[in-house]
Amino acid sequence: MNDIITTKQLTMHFRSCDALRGVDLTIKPGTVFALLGENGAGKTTLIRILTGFQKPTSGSCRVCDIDPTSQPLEVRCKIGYVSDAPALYDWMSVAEIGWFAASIYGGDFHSTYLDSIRRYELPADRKIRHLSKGQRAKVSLSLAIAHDPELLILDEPTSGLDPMVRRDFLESMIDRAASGRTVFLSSHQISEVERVADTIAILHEGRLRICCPLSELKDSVVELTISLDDPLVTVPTLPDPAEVLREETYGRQRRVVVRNYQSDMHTVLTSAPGVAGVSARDLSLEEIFIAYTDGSSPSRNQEHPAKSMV
Ligand SMILES: Nc1ncnc2c1ncn2[C@@H]1O[C@H](COP(=O)(O)OP(=O)(O)OP(=O)(O)O)[C@@H](O)[C@H]1O
Repeated sequence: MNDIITTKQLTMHFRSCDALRGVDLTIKPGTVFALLGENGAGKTTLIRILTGFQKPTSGSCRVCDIDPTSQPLEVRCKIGYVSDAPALYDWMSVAEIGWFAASIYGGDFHSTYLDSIRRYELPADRKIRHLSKGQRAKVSLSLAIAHDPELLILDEPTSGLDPMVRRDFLESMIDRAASGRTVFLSSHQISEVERVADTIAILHEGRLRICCPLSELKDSVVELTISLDDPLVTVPTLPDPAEVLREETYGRQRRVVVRNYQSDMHTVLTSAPGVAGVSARDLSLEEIFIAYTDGSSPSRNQEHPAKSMV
């Protein structure tokens, strides 16, 4: 089956900043994909390009086999999309906005929408402008999923939802993926994402730092605690394919977050002069995210004398 989203060297240059810098991304159908990134990382910009609301400065992309740059309306008919600030017609009621959208999509849209607003216990005759933030979020979600899109793109989908609704909603995303549809989530709620996503991408300052299955990411990153006889001891450089993501020194302890750490490297480290011991621990997704996005990330495969890391 074709990838549901592909981007090639996607770049977005605004006057004051580079929001995206050569993003290459592929997303397989039938997955819950989560895009993580700090404030200003470029997540919304990427979503706006994928949904045809923004033209990239350079590079290309395809969404559901359509180029959103040249066919924005076709893409938007095919996908479901909830932005981080959904724009709804305030003067319509919850029921009216459903009829309105159903007139565009047809099919089972209206009955599915009604089921959804009933499930969310939304007041059908209340005007959108009189709804709470969470109720508006539920209307947006109901509209986005009512035509059963093969791709659902959600920018901060659970903001404004109470914990019970968040949990049910996220679990329903797993069901969607199990039925072959794709869910693209952009979120700051890393612990929530960790429960539902099968693929994770981390965007940092407009660059895609990593994109891989969550289980692979968690299995491949560890934090080493290296105990040194002296803080000035030089720790051997880890060879390829190791990638040092972050390191900190606390007196005679060096903490190094590393991807693709292997057993032969462990032997080299533990037998290095001045190294008293090395222990490794697994990290949560949140800790991995911090390692990838923290400004102190060292460049790959450098010699790391302690004095340079304090
Ligand atoms: N229309 C615009 N004109 C100029 N700069 C913009 C524009 N849109 C976004 N930017 C800048 O591009 C960068 C990326 O913004 P974007 O909204 O994509 O980040 P984000 O990852 O979604 O952040 P957040 O998590 O805070 O929503 C930011 O520095 C932002 O100021």
